[in-house]
Amino acid sequence: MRFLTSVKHLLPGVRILPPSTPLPPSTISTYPVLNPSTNQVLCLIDRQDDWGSDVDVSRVTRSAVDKAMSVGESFKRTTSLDRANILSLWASEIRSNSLALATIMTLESGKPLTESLSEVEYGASFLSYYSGSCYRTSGLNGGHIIPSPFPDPSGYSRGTLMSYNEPVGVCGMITPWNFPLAMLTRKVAPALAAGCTSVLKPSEHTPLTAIAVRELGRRAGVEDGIFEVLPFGEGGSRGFGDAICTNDDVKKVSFTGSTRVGKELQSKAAGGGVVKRMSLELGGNAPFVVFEDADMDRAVDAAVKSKFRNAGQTCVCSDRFLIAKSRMDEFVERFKKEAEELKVGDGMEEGTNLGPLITGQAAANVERKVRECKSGEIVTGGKRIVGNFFSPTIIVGMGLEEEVWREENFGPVACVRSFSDEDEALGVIKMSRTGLASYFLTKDVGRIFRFGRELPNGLVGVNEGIISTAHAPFGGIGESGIGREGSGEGIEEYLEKKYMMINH
Ligand SMILES: NC(=O)c1ccc[n+]([C@@H]2O[C@H](COP(=O)([O-])OP(=O)(O)OC[C@H]3O[C@@H](n4cnc5c(N)ncnc54)[C@H](O)[C@@H]3O)[C@@H](O)[C@H]2O)c1
Ligand SMILES: O=CCCC(=O)O
Repeated sequence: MRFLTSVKHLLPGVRILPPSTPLPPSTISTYPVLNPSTNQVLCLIDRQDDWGSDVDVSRVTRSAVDKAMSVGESFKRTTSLDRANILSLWASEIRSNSLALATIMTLESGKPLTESLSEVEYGASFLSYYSGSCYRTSGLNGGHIIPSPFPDPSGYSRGTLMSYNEPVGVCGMITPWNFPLAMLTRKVAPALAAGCTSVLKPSEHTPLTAIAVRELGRRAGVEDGIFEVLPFGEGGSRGFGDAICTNDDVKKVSFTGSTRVGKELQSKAAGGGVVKRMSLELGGNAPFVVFEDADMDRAVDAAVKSKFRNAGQTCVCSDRFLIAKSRMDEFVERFKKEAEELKVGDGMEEGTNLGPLITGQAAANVERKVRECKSGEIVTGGKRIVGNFFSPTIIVGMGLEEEVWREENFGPVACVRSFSDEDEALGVIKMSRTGLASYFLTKDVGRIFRFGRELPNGLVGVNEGIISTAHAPFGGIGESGIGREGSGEGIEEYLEKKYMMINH
């Protein structure tokens, strides 16, 4: 197991080279990142073997937590201005290296370069947003004076009641490969704004993006111990989870990934050291409902965006399409036409809409679910094209018992059924235990409020297929997790409230 463990010379306007390049094992080699159109070297990466299977995960993690702990003592005393400056400089570093970072992401994960570029901006937006939070009362040292209910013979209420915020302490974080930059900044930006130090393990599939972001953070003043990235391989994931969940110095665990692993961490943390705060951003299986009065241009556009973004490998991707009976044929015909126009291919090539799925196993899993779906009709796609590339697929009229309908498919597969009325649609949606994103299209204002409020989801898009932003709370209900990221809610996850009663 080998890793590319450091990104050097990340130059402004620069970018990275295909991971398929053969490199001699057991060496530290320099790995150039090239601009594909000019062949200009954009940055250099060192490839080392020391994050391999023989790494003592528990020792390395312990030592990173120790460092975060000791640095945390002084870091929590920094001013709001200091932390705001770091975050805002870090955002600028990321924005000025957008092409380099986007290229790393595309080469690591396969997503089209245009999507990687959007993710760079999305990721930077969390740093910018939380640099502003440093100054708000919700930030570290912010708080409230509470009107006192205690009577006093003087006629004034007795005492001053105050609540103020303190950082929770050292945080252990784990992020996935599908948004290797934005999922990282969505955690570390509020943590840093709150005065917490953090130790993060990125996905084994996308360590370079995390390392590059860390490197840019250094330039912005994120000193050693404030935020560390430990790029363990697959064999190190469980060990890292154990190490953070059972270490008394880690006061908060923040995880983004599958529901299975999220629950595993929750139970480990419960049985391990001190009681820990937990944020779990887990899987979805988003419903997408088109009512009879929907604007069909909008519906098709939103369906394509919310289904095929990142080749369907997004926790908020629509999976379960419910279409009003009277609009079913029209929707399927137009959605199919759009899906067939999407170009599947190399993410570095211009015009590519969908890259490969992350691994052969992921592609085989999607292929199996489609093959095992015995009811319904595949109206387009349904095949693994080559390697990990899967064709945009639409299946119509499958039974509710099919796995491809019931479970998040994390691939470019849209499952479409019709429905008769709101109650039926809601009943079908509520059959799932997940509750992350949901979408519906209608022009009826009453229905927007009625149906929107009834949906068992943390995120609701009305007449829109892409709704994520640093400014709004992101998170799920039920099997989709606990806690919120982004917005003013996001920083609360990293703050303890202290109440002080001062008797005059
Ligand atoms: N709600 C959200 O914000 C959000 C965002 C992105 C992805 N996701 C979900 O993540 C899933 C896909 O991502 P994935 O395949 O990388 O998920 P995953 O759970 O397999 O992996 C996520 C992270 O956990 C690590 N990991 C794996 N096994 C572990 C273990 N036993 N202990 C500790 N860490 C472990 C991985 O190395 C990776 O860093 C989907 O279900 C998707 O919906 C959710
Ligand atoms: O995959 C989940 C995150 C996607 C998003 O933030 O929009």
